Amino acid sequence: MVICCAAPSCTNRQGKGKKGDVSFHRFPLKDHVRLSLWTDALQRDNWTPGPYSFLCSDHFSPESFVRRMPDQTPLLTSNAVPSLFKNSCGRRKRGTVLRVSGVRRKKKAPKIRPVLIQGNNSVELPSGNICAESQNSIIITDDFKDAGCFLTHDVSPNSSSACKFISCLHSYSSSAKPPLSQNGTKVNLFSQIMDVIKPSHTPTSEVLPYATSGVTPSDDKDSDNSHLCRVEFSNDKGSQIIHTVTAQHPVSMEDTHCENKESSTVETEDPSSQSDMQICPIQPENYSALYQDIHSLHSYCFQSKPLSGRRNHLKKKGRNMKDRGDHYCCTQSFLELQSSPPLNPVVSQLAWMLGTWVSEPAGEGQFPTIPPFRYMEEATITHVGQPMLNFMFCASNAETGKPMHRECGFIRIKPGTNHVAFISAQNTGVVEVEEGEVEGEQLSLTSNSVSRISFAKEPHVTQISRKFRLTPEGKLEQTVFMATASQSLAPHLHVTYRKVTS
Ligand code: HEM
Repeated sequence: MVICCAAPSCTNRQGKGKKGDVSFHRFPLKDHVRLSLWTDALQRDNWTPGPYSFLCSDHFSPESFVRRMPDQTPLLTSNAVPSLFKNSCGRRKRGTVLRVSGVRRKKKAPKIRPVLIQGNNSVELPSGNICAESQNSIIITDDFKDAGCFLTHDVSPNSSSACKFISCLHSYSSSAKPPLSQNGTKVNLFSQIMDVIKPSHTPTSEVLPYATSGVTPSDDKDSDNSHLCRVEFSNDKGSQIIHTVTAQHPVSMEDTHCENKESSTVETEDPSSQSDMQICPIQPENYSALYQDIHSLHSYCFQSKPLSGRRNHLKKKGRNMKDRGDHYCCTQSFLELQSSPPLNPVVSQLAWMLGTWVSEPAGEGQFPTIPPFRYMEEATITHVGQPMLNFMFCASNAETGKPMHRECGFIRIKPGTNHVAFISAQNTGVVEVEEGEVEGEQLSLTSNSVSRISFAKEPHVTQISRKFRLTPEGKLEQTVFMATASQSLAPHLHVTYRKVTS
């Protein structure tokens, strides 16, 4: 089965384009509230999603994804709702083909011819403008009464990949290199467009734009249209693709510059006042973290193989090995993906720990000998039906996203007791065993063995004590104390995680 994106405007499918550009996500069929939000956002008539319906990552804002390590598959947050869609005027029907001499050929995208108009005046644009990939130019007119529609994310009919969108988001990060400012042509073009779009507004660097999509003029007929502009792409067949942009609030050139066209089409009106808009606000809180977040999204572009694809691949791999009479090696991922075996009753007392958990808020670190720090962490605790849990904790710098401490291992329980062993290997070169007891939804552990590689960094940790607890709000909490060769037992970590898997 080829996995296709169910969005009407989207032609993304598995295997198309650069591997990993796009990831595909199943509809939340079991979560009726969220499912209806998804289908509402999709606006697909007479269509109901099924177990094999997918939406691609192009339709989700960066905030919809769980912050993960570059080598991990993209994961939507438990409340993610798609918000990025081309509007109807940019829609291409999926699978449109032409039959030429009995041979099925893909319809060639019409060549886009540049045009730019403002009211009665036209603004001359250089070729190869905002979106370097297409030869588009733009028509901007202040006549909003003509048919048209709003579009912000994807002005270019050719531009649909997650990568381009993610790159474009860098324009919102103060630490990103301003691509337009390095290219006179683009700046000039952008200035022209912005001059047209916001004739009565002074640029300010404090206001970040809201990116929106999917609003038609009729949705907005009561609003002040004085600064609404229309962006048109004419193709060589004479037909036009029309996008309308608005700029009712100040928009900073600095803030909106962009490699792609999205920057030129900026909706800055208070999003809450426009119910029909699908809005993805970008907060100016922490630019450098924002930059990292945006940048880390590119990791999703290398993880396109959807679960079912991997599952088939792994199944096939297992079958081949069996057929050849090889030792049948069941990798953890193979077993996890092949089926969901029931939790082994031996570890049922630890079931509350299972899931993928993401630190929220950021974890806090300290020790008498080091300055306090904040960190993000993803904790994945799984099982494959064996009498143990498998865990993987991946920490990263809360500001930069840079990977930091990692540990993985197993949590075992002495059958018939509440005696638990926690076996951990850490990227610092430490291997340790902690033991303790699970009582209700709390697990307290103390190390009985700590060892390390010969060249581990000093000071060496000599003792580790930690506690896991499920809070009344359903969050997982981890507290770690440690002692080193030079310091007695003292708090090192405290973190609370939100569960991101159901
Ligand atoms: C059980 C797991 C961990 C152990 C045993 C451990 C152990 C240690 C030790 C022995 C030190 C040196 C302290 C000193 O210089 O006196 C240290 C420092 C530090 N740890 Fe951890 N740590 C653990 C988990 C983490 C985690 C999850 C993070 C999160 C990012 C983290 C971040 C740091 C930082 C930032 C420092 C100070 C800078 C450095 O020495 O690298 N540690 N840790």
